[in-house]
Amino acid sequence: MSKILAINAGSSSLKWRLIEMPTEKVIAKGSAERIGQKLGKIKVVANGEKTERESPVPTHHDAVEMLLKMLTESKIINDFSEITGVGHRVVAGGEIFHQSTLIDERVLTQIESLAEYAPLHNPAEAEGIRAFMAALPGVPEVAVFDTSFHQTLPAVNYLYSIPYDYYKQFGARKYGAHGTSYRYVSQRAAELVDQPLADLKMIVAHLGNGVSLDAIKDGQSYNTSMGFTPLAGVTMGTRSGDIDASLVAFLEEKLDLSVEQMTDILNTKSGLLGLSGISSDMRDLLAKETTNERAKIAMDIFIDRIVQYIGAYTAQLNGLDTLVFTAGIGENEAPIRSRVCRSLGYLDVEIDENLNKAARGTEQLISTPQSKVKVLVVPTDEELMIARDVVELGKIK
Ligand SMILES: Nc1ncnc2c1ncn2[C@@H]1O[C@H](COP(=O)(O)OP(=O)(O)O)[C@@H](O)[C@H]1O
Ligand SMILES: CC(=O)OP(=O)(O)O
Ligand SMILES: [Mg+2]
Repeated sequence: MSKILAINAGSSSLKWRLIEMPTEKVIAKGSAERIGQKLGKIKVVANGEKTERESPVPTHHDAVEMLLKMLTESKIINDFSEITGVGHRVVAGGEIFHQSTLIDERVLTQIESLAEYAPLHNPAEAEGIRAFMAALPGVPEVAVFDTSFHQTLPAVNYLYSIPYDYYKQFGARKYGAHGTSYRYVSQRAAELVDQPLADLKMIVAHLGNGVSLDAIKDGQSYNTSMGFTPLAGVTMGTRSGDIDASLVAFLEEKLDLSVEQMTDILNTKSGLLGLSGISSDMRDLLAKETTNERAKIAMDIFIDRIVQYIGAYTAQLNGLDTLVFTAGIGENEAPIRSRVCRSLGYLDVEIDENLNKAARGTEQLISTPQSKVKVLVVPTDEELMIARDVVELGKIK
């Protein structure tokens, strides 16, 4: 038996799980949520006990420090030597990494060099890796890339309509993200509807702080809404999603901003936060939707962009069999799922509101028997996929 620690650094959270392998039994798990927001939350489930406390978590660095301290202090482990392998989610692998890889100093430097490919993620993830390498010297550490699952995108979907040389020279193309989540969720959804994944035309909506959609054809990623970086696609917690590229230069000039400043605004001050002026967190907006006009418009736009992508991907797939909701919002917020599905009547999508309300962080078919499309909630499990890759690459028994 071995103990694998899986670390999943998202843009607003750091989730972790200590998993016994090969049994895949969860020994302990936890998260730091709302990183960078005024009120953070720390959750831990260990030794049969669940604890939750509010505490600001200013940065991912702080979250990693807290985790390292807590693992031994709360007796989840007696000593770091008990951990046999550590896996880290890394969002961008660019043109360098096409699959999960064992980490050494060279790999870590390459992950750091991909900062521009995922500015909210790769730098924080690299920092986390460095902290764990220092705390657990000699333990195999594995990087699991979000972009790996999207290696199957056809050129028609990964190329931008810009001079072809820029792709050849600089790797300027779509890479997508959330691939580890899509890998798990698509397989699990196929099991739940009891059909081979390869036979299903499937769209997965990963609705977290980062939001993206994936069109899955022949069991593989066919198109995905994030782009060169996770800034593209639909409206997110703090990211704009798709906008006219000319607006970037226009606003830079009007506001006398550098390219870096403008990129930062699009990544960290836009999306639900920028539109509402209230919060990037869907829980806060749902609480204010009926009383605050800007919370309402932010949510209307959020829903609308998702509906647009589902329409576009249904066209590309030439039909739709299965629609799956996952991640923080997709797993927990019935009103959002309901609003998305109500806009899909033209596809004969019909959900059972009672089933929809019952699905809160649980696996659930939420469509009616009459619905032409099966609609499911499948909680994502990036950590399990990470742990499996650590065992395989670390040659851990
Ligand atoms: N019960 C819940 N737990 C966590 N997040 C939730 C919950 N309900 C709604 N959400 C929303 O999910 C989003 C965070 O999603 P998550 O997938 O954890 O983010 P990240 O992109 O950091 O991985 C936030 O907008 C939050 O409001
Ligand atoms: C790529 C991305 O946005 O990930 P997350 O949703 O975990 O922040
Ligand atoms: Mg996430």
